[in-house]
Amino acid sequence: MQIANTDAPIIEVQHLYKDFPINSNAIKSGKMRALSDITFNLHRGRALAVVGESGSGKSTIAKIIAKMYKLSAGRILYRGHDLEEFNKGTALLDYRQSVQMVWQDPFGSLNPTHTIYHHIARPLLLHSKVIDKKDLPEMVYTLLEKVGLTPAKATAAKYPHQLSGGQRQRVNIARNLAVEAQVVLADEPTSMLDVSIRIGILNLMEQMKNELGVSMLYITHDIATARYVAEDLAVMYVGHMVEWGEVDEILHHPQHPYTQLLISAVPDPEKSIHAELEGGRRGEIPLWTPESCGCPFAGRCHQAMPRCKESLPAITKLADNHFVRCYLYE
Ligand SMILES: Nc1ncnc2c1ncn2[C@@H]1O[C@H](COP(=O)(O)OP(=O)(O)OP(=O)(O)O)[C@@H](O)[C@H]1O
Repeated sequence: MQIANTDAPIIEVQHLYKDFPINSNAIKSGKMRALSDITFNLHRGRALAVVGESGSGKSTIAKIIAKMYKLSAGRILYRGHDLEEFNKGTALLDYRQSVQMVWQDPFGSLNPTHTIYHHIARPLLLHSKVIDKKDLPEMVYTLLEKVGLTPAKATAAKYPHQLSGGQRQRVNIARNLAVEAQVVLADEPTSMLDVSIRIGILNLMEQMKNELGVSMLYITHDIATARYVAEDLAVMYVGHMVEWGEVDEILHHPQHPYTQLLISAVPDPEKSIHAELEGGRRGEIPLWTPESCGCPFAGRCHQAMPRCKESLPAITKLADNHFVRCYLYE
């Protein structure tokens, strides 16, 4: 993805593919293709929102960047170096420190047997952020204050179950701050939180990005929240980027029929889209395989033409920072 930014990208994702094995006699290769030709850059102090329905491949992108999954084809660069260079020893430790994830379930990533103090102190020690150990308590309390967990000393003494969901997500963000993360991969960070506290977490992420220059991948199925956090937006459908570019441009002038459907379904994109599916007005979400061809949205698209089912449309540049893959614009 081309982003109007002069800084060199921190992360470059180039023509990324990911296949998963499946047990099916009906499918020649026995593989499903979770990601097809994904390309984008992440820049310092800038966020890219990746939006799409469940199963569109959003989390798989984050997990590959976080080195939890191996890619099937393509390349990812971190500060100009191939991810393969960060496979062991201090290189891997440094990469894991710099590239952090924030998960959907804020409880899942906290250890119920340890205090909040432990959760913040541990990464500080592990990544040698503490020169003199007597400074450790103050460093922990400062981080807790930074993420709005006050009074810090009392919060530090608590266990994860004694905090609310929003507070637990703040602890996770404090851990990212502790290790001075350069890249944060936030996978639906607010979807398990009450609506009333979501905005606080989004604001905190915005602050990390603006004040510390963190580069962010913000994964969500809710296109409406993209503009709270992100400058750039990629709309995914069945493992493909169908439209991408500057967030406001896409939200105001959505061009791909799938993006238009997502925006029309706000405030509850998943529910409304599935209601349309159940109403039988649109085809099923396809299982994509390496043998599949055409536009993945063709079966659900009101404007589909015969060629949409035959080959994938090329990328069309609509504006400086607005791209689409759709025959309507070729
Ligand atoms: N470890 C795995 N093994 C096999 N298939 C997988 C694995 N992880 C993901 N998939 C498949 O890859 C596709 C993309 O999944 P992914 O979790 O990336 O989608 P998503 O857009 O993040 O969905 P959600 O919003 O539900 O998290 C899905 O069809 C999923 O079933």
